[in-house]
Amino acid sequence: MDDYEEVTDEFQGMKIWWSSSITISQQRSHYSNDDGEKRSYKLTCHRKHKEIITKVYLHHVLDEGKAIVMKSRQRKLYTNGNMTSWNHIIFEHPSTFDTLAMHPEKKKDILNDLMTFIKSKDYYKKVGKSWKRGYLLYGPPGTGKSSMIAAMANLLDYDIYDLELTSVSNNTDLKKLLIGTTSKSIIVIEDIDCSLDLTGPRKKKEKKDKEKEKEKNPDQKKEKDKKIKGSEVTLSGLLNFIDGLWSACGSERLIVFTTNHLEKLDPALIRRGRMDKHIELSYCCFETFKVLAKNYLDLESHDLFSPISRLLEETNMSPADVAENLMPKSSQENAESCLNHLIKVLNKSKEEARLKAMEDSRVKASQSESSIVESSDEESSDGEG
Ligand SMILES: Nc1ncnc2c1ncn2[C@@H]1O[C@H](COP(=O)(O)OP(=O)(O)OP(=O)(O)O)[C@@H](O)[C@H]1O
Repeated sequence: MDDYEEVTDEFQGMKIWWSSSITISQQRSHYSNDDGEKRSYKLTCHRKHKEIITKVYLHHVLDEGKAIVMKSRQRKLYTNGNMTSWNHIIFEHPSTFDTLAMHPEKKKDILNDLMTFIKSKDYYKKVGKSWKRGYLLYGPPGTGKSSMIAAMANLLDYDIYDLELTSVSNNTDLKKLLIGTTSKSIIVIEDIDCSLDLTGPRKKKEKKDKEKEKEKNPDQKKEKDKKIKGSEVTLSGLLNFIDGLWSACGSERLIVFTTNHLEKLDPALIRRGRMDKHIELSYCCFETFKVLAKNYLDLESHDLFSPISRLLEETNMSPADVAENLMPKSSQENAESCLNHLIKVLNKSKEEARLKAMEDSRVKASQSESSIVESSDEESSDGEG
């Protein structure tokens, strides 16, 4: 409201009159920048509405005010720069649920889940749960996990805390960082399988498998170990944060883990209650393609959609790759040439997959042949003895 302005409001059928005024104090402080101006707002209503106005309407006005401030503020993307503090930049990512390519039913389900969450403050209080929700996003690279996190933040007007666990020395520093986060935010731990040494009971059981993996893939394993080595954050430290500390400080927050390898995660970490909703983002299907074609080429239908639909069923291509191939690369390209280009790339990828499958089965056959030879050699040498 401007100074000396009068405004009429309506609430549940009641009329309310607001007026603003300024008084200037004669006794100004020499020690502050206070210019002595005091703004006040006067509310007038019918006497019979006094109770509902003071008990309900004023809370409503304060909540609306906070929501307007949240909407108009600039949102922030925080990263854990040094051990225990956050650096931030302005968060400006264009991804929204409209631009996100995925099956419409799945998208609707996620949107409903998020909208239900933000309206459920009283419900969470009633059932004695802290107002937070965990999401696990999993799927191959380039399927839209990061894009979905940005779309969530844009939808809810939340800040993002991008927590790089490998830069956190230990559980105490993790706690400090988490206490420094604010409400109305999303805490993101990307590639959780590469960020944490999963010291759960499963580890022992899987030790053998891991040793085998090490033998098969020594370079990859060494690189992952080197990254994790600098950090002493443990699985139990992280679980404590999700269950204990996390529950006790702040509210209205989402925590999102992403992974390309769901099978590598300890079940304790992703059980419901911790990660409430598991969302799979997968290779591009026809429904996903239609959203990308609309976004990138402004096309809702085309004769070439039908061969593309067939090819997408026969190949595994990520939405990131499909999007890249749909994008015009010069001013001479039009929608049809982009679709033709995508068809060419899909055919190529299908052929490569066919050749790889043939090579794999050839290797497998020769391996099983040599193991048969080995065992028959052993049998014959046993016989000799
Ligand atoms: N489902 C999608 N909808 C819209 N755009 C997508 C989608 N998936 C990928 N893209 C495009 O591909 C780019 C890379 O996608 P994104 O980073 O979201 O994938 P990701 O699953 O997080 O990958 P990674 O596992 O490698 O981190 C995005 O900037 C976006 O342009």
